[in-house]
Amino acid sequence: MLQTNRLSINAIGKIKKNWIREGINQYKKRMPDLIINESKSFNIDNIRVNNIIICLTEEGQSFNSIELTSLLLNFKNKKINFLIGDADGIPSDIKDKSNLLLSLSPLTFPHELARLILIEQIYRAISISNNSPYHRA
Ligand SMILES: C[S@@+](CC[C@H](N)C(=O)[O-])C[C@H]1O[C@@H](n2cnc3c(N)ncnc32)[C@H](O)[C@@H]1O
Repeated sequence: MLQTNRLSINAIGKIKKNWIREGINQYKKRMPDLIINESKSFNIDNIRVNNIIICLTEEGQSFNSIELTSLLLNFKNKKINFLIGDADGIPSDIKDKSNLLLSLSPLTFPHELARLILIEQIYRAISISNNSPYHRA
């Protein structure tokens, strides 16, 4: 089973649009243990030890939601950190050190919208791993 306390979203920049913040809060309420870190830059060394780093970029690999759930489950008991960049994207040295580059679509989204889509997909992955009806609705 995929546990939310093993997952974190690490983002550069704050959410300024209220409608996006409301959407994110809806999913955060359903996953209170999910950690969301906002900072001005990434310090990968703080989160890398024994942890999985997944960098969100439109140039990454794409998966359907069931494939993404299996991939996350395959990381077993490790902590999984999703990284979302700002307008300049994620620095290439961090992408080089990551375990996976993940694309949500070949389209480019603003970072705030990427965060909302990611948190929904995390909730979907948790629901798929719990066999709860959310994914089938
Ligand atoms: C406006 S985008 C930056 C685009 C920039 N050209 C780049 O090279 O990443 C801001 C952030 O949102 C995330 N993002 C935007 N679209 C995405 C997508 N289709 N798949 C995955 N992440 C995406 C990425 O983390 C990106 O760093």
